[in-house]
Amino acid sequence: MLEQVEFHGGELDSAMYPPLRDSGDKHSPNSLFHEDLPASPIPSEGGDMEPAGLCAPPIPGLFFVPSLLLPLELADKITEFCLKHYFNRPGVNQIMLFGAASDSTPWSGLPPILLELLASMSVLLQPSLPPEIHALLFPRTPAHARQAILNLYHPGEGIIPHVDLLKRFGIVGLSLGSSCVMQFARVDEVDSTVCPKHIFLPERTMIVLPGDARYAWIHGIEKRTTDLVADADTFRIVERGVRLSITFRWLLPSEDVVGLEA
Ligand SMILES: O=C(O)CCC(=O)C(=O)O
Ligand SMILES: [Fe+2]
Repeated sequence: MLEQVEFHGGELDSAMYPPLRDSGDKHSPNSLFHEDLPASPIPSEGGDMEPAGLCAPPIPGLFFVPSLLLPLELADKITEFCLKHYFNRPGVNQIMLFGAASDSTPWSGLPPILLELLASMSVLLQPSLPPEIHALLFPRTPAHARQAILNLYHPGEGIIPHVDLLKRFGIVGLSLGSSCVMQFARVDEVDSTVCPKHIFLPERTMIVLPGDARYAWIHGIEKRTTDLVADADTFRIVERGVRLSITFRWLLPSEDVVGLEA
């Protein structure tokens, strides 16, 4: 079973993504976002750039190891496959794939290349993750349906700050093709002057969001063509290229039917 939902974002320019990626129809049945999304404190394009650190900021439950990279050959193969099969028409910037665990063909629904990716991520992340988090993300016997969300960003594009839908859990994301800076802010501080946290995600790195980082913080990516990165005592401006992100998450029971919002 392969179920695929595409979102068409209109013209390929910086004002794209009306359905989800920018103006964000938060009440769409297929919205990525938690319905009660708080207002964003994160400045849009043109605002001052805060430098992002190379290490994960202190956010409870966020796991990010900048030196842990998906092998280049696999990264290139996945990027090429996704661009060819899913992003082959103008205006498509987001794809959702669903895989259901079944007795006969475990993980059926996701293309083999994404299963290979999951297997590789499991091995790579194992030494860095607490065993219970690793077991949650990569169980031997999956009990839930898995969703993969593929987002394609051209330089100057981003995703509005959001909390992922609450009926998803076990979130792990991968950056391919380009780095970007992801911003986090506490849900209960979004209306204050508290600065959001910035984290630089180089290409081929993975980010894991269990616990507070996923439920009590919003995350987003500013619409920028460059990012400012703090590297020891110096700052670097890093140009963004075309970035493909792949985010896996589990669906709670009853959530594995597209178009139904419980
Ligand atoms: O592009 C990314 O890394 C983030 C994507 C995201 O936040 C999402 O799919 O919910
Ligand atoms: Fe998200």
